[in-house]
Amino acid sequence: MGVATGAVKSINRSNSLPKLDVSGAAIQGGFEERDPPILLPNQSDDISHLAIDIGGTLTKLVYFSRHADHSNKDDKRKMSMKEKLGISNRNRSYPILGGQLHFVKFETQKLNECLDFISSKQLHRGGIDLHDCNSPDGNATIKATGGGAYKFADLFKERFGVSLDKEDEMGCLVAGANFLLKAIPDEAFTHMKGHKEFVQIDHNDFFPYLLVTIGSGVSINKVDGDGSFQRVTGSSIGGRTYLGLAWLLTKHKSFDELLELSKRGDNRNVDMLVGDIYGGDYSKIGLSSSTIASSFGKVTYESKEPSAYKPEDLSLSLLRMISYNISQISHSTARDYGIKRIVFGGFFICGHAYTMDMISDAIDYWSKGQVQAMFLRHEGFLGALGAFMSYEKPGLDDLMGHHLVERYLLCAPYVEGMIHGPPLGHPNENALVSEGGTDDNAKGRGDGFAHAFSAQLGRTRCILPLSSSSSINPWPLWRSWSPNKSYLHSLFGVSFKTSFLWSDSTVHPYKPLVAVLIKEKLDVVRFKELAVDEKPNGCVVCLGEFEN
Ligand SMILES: Nc1ncnc2c1ncn2[C@@H]1O[C@H](COP(=O)(O)OP(=O)(O)O)[C@@H](O)[C@H]1O
Ligand SMILES: CC(C)(COP(=O)(O)O)[C@@H](O)C(=O)NCCC(=O)O
Repeated sequence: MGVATGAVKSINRSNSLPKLDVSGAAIQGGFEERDPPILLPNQSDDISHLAIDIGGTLTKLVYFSRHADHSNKDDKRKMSMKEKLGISNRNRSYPILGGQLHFVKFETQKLNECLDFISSKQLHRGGIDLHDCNSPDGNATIKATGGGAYKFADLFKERFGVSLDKEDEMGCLVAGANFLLKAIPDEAFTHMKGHKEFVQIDHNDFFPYLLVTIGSGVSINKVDGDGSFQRVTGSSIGGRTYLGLAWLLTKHKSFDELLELSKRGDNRNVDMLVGDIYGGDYSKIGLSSSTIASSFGKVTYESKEPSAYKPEDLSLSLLRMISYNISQISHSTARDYGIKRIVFGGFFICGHAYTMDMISDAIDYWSKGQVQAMFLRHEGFLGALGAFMSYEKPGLDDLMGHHLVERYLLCAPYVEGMIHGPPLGHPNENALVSEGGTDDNAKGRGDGFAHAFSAQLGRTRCILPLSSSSSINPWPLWRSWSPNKSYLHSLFGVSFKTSFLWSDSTVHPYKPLVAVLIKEKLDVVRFKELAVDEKPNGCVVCLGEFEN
């Protein structure tokens, strides 16, 4: 294909995958709100994703919807910039920026309610505020995980004519947790003795961690990185154990009711304490008199009828027994692997302060303060979120850097995968590229990219500070950018051998394409050779290739 002339005013992206943009993502609503939506302020593509995690107890949905609030000053600025650029999104004359991730749960036993909800919002068709996003070949799919993705696949086919595209449950749990930890501020927190504190995640020092998911049962994964994890153990004593035994003991079935009951309970009426056995502390081995020596141990010790035990006390005793058991397994596993952080997920936690305090206390006690228990505000949606992220095959780091690339791609009108016309002259690229990023690194990468391109577009000298020792790795950012040869030609005015292109990753799997491009075309100045007053602020691109 040749480089066509003439401005093309809109982008028909029917052949390109809509992308998720998590830059600037933030939780909406107060700190105590349950299952709050996550705002994606910079989402410009129409994504129609619905993902579902059908677990042993609960079915969790994550879906995206547009929001129409453009009162925000920033949004207005971005919109007018895109309008100026003549960029459109699908059939719209300009992209509506922003949207929300929504989180909803249903009882798996009442799956029909979930199906009705999907139907009422047309989520299987892309949502009521979106176009019909079913694939033209009729093979519409919804990403799904959890055991029910297998068990109930036919139900979805019958009701909606869609197939469930099954994603591995453990992979989804880990992907969901990594997404929340890396991309969502005020998501992770500690909870000790009634005190909740949000944790600032250090992206360079977070792995490995242990992910303990307390759903119907318990799964324990050792997480070493994105997509790098191992399910190390599990336990059949989990959330559904609490529901089952609590029902047998108290005749209450509802989880919320059971938690309410436990708030009024006193487990000392049911549990046998160290003090009941020793008459006081057993200090030699560090056990205080109030430590539970044996859960439910008092029941047959006293000559009372079962009916004499109050549901409140039984519910609390059970909650403590299960929480401590899981904490202990988690601690032992963390110790075995030398891990210092345990992230607890699953709906058994359910934002319940007392449960979190028990778990934190137990981890602190067993680890002698060496291991930290952490919780997540979307703790029950890890699997569904992971399935949602799996629409984006390149992975989380790409998503976090993606918007930087995407906005550049927007500069070149793109029709059916072909490039029409030269790159736009100066579409305020610094403002576009540098404005976002969910971390400092992303901003730095964006700045670097902006400098490289402005240098190219303006035919001026390119300033690329180089540091092979920098921890910033541009690879994920560039990897998600896979232009074809024509596009490269239109941008750089030079021809490239196929071997330089992304698809041929065997040639040089870790060499950033942009490094090749820049080396081919531009003057590169070493950062250390610049005079102090010449050094750009915050512009950091680590292209180790140039050091050689
Ligand atoms: N509304 C609820 N109904 C039933 N169980 C709940 C509810 N809220 C929290 N739970 C607890 O959460 C557990 C299910 O957690 P979840 O992470 O959804 O697991 P699963 O994927 O196995 O369904 C239940 O077994 C129960 O202990
Ligand atoms: C089988 C499961 C992965 C299903 O996940 P869930 O629906 O409980 O979230 C989980 O219940 C589990 O890991 N159970 C413990 C099995 C074991 O390792 O003993």
